[in-house]
Amino acid sequence: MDKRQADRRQGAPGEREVQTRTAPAVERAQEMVVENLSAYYGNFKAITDVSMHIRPNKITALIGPSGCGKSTFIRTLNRMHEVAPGGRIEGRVLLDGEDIYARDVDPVRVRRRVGMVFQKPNPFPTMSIYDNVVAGLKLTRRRKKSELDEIVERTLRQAALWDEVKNKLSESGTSLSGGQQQRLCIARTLAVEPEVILMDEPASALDPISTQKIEDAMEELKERYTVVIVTHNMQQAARISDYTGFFYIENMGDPGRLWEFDETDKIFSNPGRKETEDYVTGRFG
Ligand SMILES: Nc1ncnc2c1ncn2[C@@H]1O[C@H](COP(=O)(O)OP(=O)(O)OP(=O)(O)O)[C@@H](O)[C@H]1O
Repeated sequence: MDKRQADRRQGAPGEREVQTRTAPAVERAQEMVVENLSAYYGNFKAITDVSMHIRPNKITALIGPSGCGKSTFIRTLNRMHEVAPGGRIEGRVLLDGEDIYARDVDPVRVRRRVGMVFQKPNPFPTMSIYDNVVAGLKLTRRRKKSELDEIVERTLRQAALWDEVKNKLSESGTSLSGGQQQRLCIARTLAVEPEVILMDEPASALDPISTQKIEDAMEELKERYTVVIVTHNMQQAARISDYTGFFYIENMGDPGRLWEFDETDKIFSNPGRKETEDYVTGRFG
């Protein structure tokens, strides 16, 4: 751990204590295992035969040229893919050993366990910052105000937004900057206590300072969650992720494949396949 990470982990004086006090008692991160997954839109096969082991408490980055199926793949991990017209899969996706596509599994429950943050921040426009964070919780059971207050503070801290909004929690979520809105959406995702967090290009619409804050938040998140991120930003993948999957289409018209999957250091310093090397060194894509 370098000094920057150590400082960040330790937090400001007093802050560490609050984080620990308000943290949920259980460790929630779970592994996901993907076996021979193919995904379709109607008759069109977008990805084929993807197998991947997504480790708990790690950040897994998905990279590759446009159209090779990264977004399609990440959406299969919480059954969002089937919401698209004609969206269906073959293969298996296991969350903590349980097939999320088994017939008796409720997709709504899967999406609570595997939360998703989208490319474009999408806070609920008529709601305050506070209500945005707890929006998903209200659907489950009634909670005391003190309990909600604690969840709001904890998740906003984990999303690296608390200090910027703690004095204006009743203001509209849309009054925030784009980068703050994205961190608000991360807090909203965390509030329902998922086990895995999926992020589809969460920083692509943001300026470098906001991007840095999202990356800082992600470092914190992997302490508690399993994180999967799609990114076009090679430096970002190299900086923040532990494992990297490179998706690629060999011939036009073919479905996308997981071309190479390995520890991020290996993918960026000594990849096993030429196409991976060409991509990470910026020779194409
Ligand atoms: N809703 C949809 N209906 C039909 N085809 C789709 C749909 N969404 C994506 N596709 C197709 O599936 C393939 C994979 O698209 P996908 O968005 O997963 O790729 P990607 O790697 O995430 O691309 P990008 O980096 O540009 O976001 C593409 O050929 C795309 O046109």
